[in-house]
Amino acid sequence: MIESDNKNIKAINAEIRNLWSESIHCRDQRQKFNEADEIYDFIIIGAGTAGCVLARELIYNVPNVNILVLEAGPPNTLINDKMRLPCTFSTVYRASEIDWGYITEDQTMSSIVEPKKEVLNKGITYPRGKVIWGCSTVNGMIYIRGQKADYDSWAAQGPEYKIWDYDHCLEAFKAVEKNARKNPDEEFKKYHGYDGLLHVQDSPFDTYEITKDFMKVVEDLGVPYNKDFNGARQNGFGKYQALGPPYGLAGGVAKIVAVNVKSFAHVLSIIWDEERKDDNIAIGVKYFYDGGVHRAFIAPKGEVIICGGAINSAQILMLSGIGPKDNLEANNIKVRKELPVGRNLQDHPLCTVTGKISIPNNISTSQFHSWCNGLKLGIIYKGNDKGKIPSREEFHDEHPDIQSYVSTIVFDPVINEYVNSKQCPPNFEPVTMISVLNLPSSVGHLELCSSNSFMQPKIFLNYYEKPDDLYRMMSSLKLSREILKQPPLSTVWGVKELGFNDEFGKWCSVDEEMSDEDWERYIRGKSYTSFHPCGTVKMAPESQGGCVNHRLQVYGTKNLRVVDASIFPIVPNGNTNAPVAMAAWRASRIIKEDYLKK
Ligand SMILES: Cc1cc2nc3c(=O)[nH]c(=O)nc-3n(C[C@H](O)[C@H](O)[C@H](O)COP(=O)(O)OP(=O)(O)OC[C@H]3O[C@@H](n4cnc5c(N)ncnc54)[C@H](O)[C@@H]3O)c2cc1C
Repeated sequence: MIESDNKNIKAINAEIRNLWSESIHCRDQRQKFNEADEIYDFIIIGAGTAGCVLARELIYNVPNVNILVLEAGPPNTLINDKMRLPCTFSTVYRASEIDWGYITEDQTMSSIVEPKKEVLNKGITYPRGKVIWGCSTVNGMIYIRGQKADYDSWAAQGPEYKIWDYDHCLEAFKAVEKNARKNPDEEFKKYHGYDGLLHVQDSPFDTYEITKDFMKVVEDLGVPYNKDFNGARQNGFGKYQALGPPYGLAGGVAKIVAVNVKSFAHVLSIIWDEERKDDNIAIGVKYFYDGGVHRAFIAPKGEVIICGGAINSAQILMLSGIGPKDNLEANNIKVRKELPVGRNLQDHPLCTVTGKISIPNNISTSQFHSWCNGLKLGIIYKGNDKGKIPSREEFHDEHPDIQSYVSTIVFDPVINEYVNSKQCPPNFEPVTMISVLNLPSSVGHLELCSSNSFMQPKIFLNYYEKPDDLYRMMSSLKLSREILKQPPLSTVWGVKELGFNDEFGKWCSVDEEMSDEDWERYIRGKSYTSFHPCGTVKMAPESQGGCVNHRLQVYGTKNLRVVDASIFPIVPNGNTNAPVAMAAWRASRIIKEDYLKK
């Protein structure tokens, strides 16, 4: 019995050895990999929100095409363990292997309150996802997509821009959304989709006691209730819906075989047709992969589509000779087409008031952590441009510009250091009121500082360059302080603010009072990004500072488009993930139309 078993094992071993040697033999006979053979109908640079939605929509809607998606970062499986934990987003985006690690420039400017004085906006870390799904892998999951007026203003740039008006964008928002709200009413159904890539949901948990108390306070202050921030009106307080990344790229295996997704593939520049160099015809891309430089080319009807996000798409264009002449020449880059690439950097600045719960309760803020990063309650209203606490009229104004939310994530660097230190007791319960300037007037810009594509561009945010930005932020922070002082937050929970006049910070120049000058120092010293850069490759007529036209084609080039947050002419009055997915969906329809016409 044992002998026959041994014989069988020997026979199997011999067979496996034969198969193995046969495979080696075959391998020798295989054709050598030839770079020029790497030809695709579409080459997509960047597998972020836009790149994933676009690849998915093109492969499903354009017959018989193949697509290459090049992503500089790793597969998202690398951080799956962290991503799936509650409230980890603030640690995930700090993980260096999946973040570009950008830092913005220090900027000195004239004080708004005391114009004779100089003030400093200190450089900040500027997280950007470097991973499959890009920033949507690391984002805070808040689902607010902006107002009708935002998209109508995109469309107002000329008759051909009508394809970006609210009605067209709403069609796309609905197409990319898979909303899980139970028993939606007819009004809700008008604004939401149920079969798209972005999973959107309400909290699966009951409203926490402390959230109810926050809601009571803001209602008493005169803020109206809003049951759908993405519905007909945006202002008011209410509970956020949360969103997931675009799951679609990984699904639909049968189709996906025609999409080649390469991670760890860093695109260096566009390859141009040098025989017809005056026409700026994109024919492929050069990228760094597996220790060497590779090239991939497009088929005759093909296109290169840059989806690198608001910082990197602008950088890739500039490295390829498309951008501001002075900046390119200063970096020894041949100018192919002069365009204001990188100029229109818009973002939502954020600043916070932090508090502490001093009467522990069996239902306390630690429970916020269990869903959606604790960001369950939103308060949206119009900021006061004189810096006063907003009035009832401003709460009811249907053109709000401030988004404020309640969280347990501590953005204040001094308090955050304490929270993460050994001195911090385990029952320390922080609560943060986060104010976001949703319609800022100040605009920043990017500049190349090298022709090396691995060096980050210089990022100038210009936060609070314009007075109304500073005063509106001031008005929101004053309101946050007021909210924390109100019962039952102050009585039942013993909420106390931190960091104004204590061991975490002394900002009040006179007693407990904050003068406008104190507020300006506080705001400039503590502001951070709410992670929504956009606009650096603006979609607009070329005469009005545009870099791409209404069909997202780069002016003065052929076969080259940009599809991501960088094309937004104006930052939406909401968060940016869904607008990016929406823009990618709309772009896929435009690209399909053009492709089928060729
Ligand atoms: C920490 C954080 C929290 C956020 N929270 C929210 C939120 O709560 N709600 C919300 O709506 N939005 C949120 N956002 C914003 C939202 O996620 C982004 O606006 C959106 O994902 C941007 O999509 P994109 O396609 O334009 O760019 P990205 O998602 O940044 O995708 C660009 C991709 O291109 C890749 N790439 C770049 N350069 C190259 C190159 N040279 N070669 C190859 N690949 C390259 C990048 O690695 C990246 O994967 C958050 C963002 C961050 C960072």
